[in-house]
Amino acid sequence: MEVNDLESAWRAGKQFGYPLMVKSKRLAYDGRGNAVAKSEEELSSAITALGGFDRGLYVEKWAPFVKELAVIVVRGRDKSILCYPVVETIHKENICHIVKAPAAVPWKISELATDVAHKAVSSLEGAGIFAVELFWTNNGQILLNEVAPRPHNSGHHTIESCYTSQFEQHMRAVVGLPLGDPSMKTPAAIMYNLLGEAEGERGFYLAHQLIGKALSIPGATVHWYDKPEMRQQRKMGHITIVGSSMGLVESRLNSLLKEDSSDCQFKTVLPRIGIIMGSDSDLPVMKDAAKILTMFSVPHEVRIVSAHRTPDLMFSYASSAHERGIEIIIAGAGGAAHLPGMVAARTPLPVIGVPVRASALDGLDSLLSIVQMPRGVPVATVAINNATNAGLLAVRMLGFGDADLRARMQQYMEDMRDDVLTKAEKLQKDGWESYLNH
Ligand SMILES: Nc1cncn1[C@@H]1O[C@H](COP(=O)(O)O)[C@@H](O)[C@H]1O
Repeated sequence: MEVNDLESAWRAGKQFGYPLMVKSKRLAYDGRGNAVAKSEEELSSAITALGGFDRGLYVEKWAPFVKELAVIVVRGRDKSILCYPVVETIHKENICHIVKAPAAVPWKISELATDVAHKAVSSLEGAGIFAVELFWTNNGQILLNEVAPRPHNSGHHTIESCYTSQFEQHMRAVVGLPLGDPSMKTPAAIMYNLLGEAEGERGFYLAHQLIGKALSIPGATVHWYDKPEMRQQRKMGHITIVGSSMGLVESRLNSLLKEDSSDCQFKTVLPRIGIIMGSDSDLPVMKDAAKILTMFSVPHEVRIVSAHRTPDLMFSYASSAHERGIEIIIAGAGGAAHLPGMVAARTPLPVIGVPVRASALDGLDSLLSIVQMPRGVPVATVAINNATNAGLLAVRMLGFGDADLRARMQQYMEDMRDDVLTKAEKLQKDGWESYLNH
């Protein structure tokens, strides 16, 4: 609501309730030109701090957001519209600090955010890039916050993470070329704004220290804007880190920002496969999955998680595995082997179940407990005690997006064939009795 004097501002406060967001009509960007007022008293001081009513002010109801989201939208001269993946923007003191792509939000929220952004840009005129900023509120709504008709900070990650960057896309749109593919070519990206930490030389020194560290981070690209003057909180550049999962790029950013980070921390290798088992008594079987993954150089972790003895741990492991960058879970258990199924019920990741032969019933109990899953919750079950196959199946699954792993799997199969052929030749040459006796 537009406000012209204190009276109308107070009226707005009564109508919307506090806190309120007070915004200046002009020169409001990067934390400038807006202020939060938590009470009537704060409203007067916020108005004064923004330079009074002469600059043109309006107040907005505070949006109780869970996350701030943004969608880069492009519209061509022919009015065709494409949307980039929804990102999460994290602000510090009203300045964009970090952008995570894609945003970790439920699929329905991401669909809704894209729809709102699409509709917002459809209602406007012009060709080129539009950045649509949104709030995801605690009651599951998506509120439109702002539309910036230009390439935007929330889209800088697209330079490294999307098939067509927002800048190339803008040029394509305004000159009337076909629009490019806005989808991500890397599973995850994080963009960190290099804000001035101090005035003048000291600020340049601090920024360059961080840049120096960033250069040794795998997947990181530094952008320095070469602005002549360094000021506190001024956007001086940004660093984008791309990688195979949000967990990985976040951990790389964290090690970059740590004061005492040394080079080796940057090379953090996150496990891609989680091998879990109901008891340490399963380890002699489950170690075979780990052996295969080590042979294929696939980073993995090995944990004891019991569905019955440590149900809370099982729940938290299964709920968070995908956020930590785990891509596949191999779960082994014996007896009433509920671990693979219960984990599959809680994670969106593929789960491979290994029935472990426990002391009674020869493993048939484990096999049936794992394989007879209800419709809707799949577990890929391998043969009793065959953790080797669980490891190999996991490698094949990863090979879908990894040509190197696929080639190594092909080599493994050829080696296996040669091994059998060598044995067959020996059997044929020596005869079965001699073969058995040596
Ligand atoms: N089903 C189950 C739940 N928690 C452990 N188990 C399984 O029980 C078997 C026997 O475990 P323990 O040797 O610790 O008694 C192991 O195969 C283990 O996976």
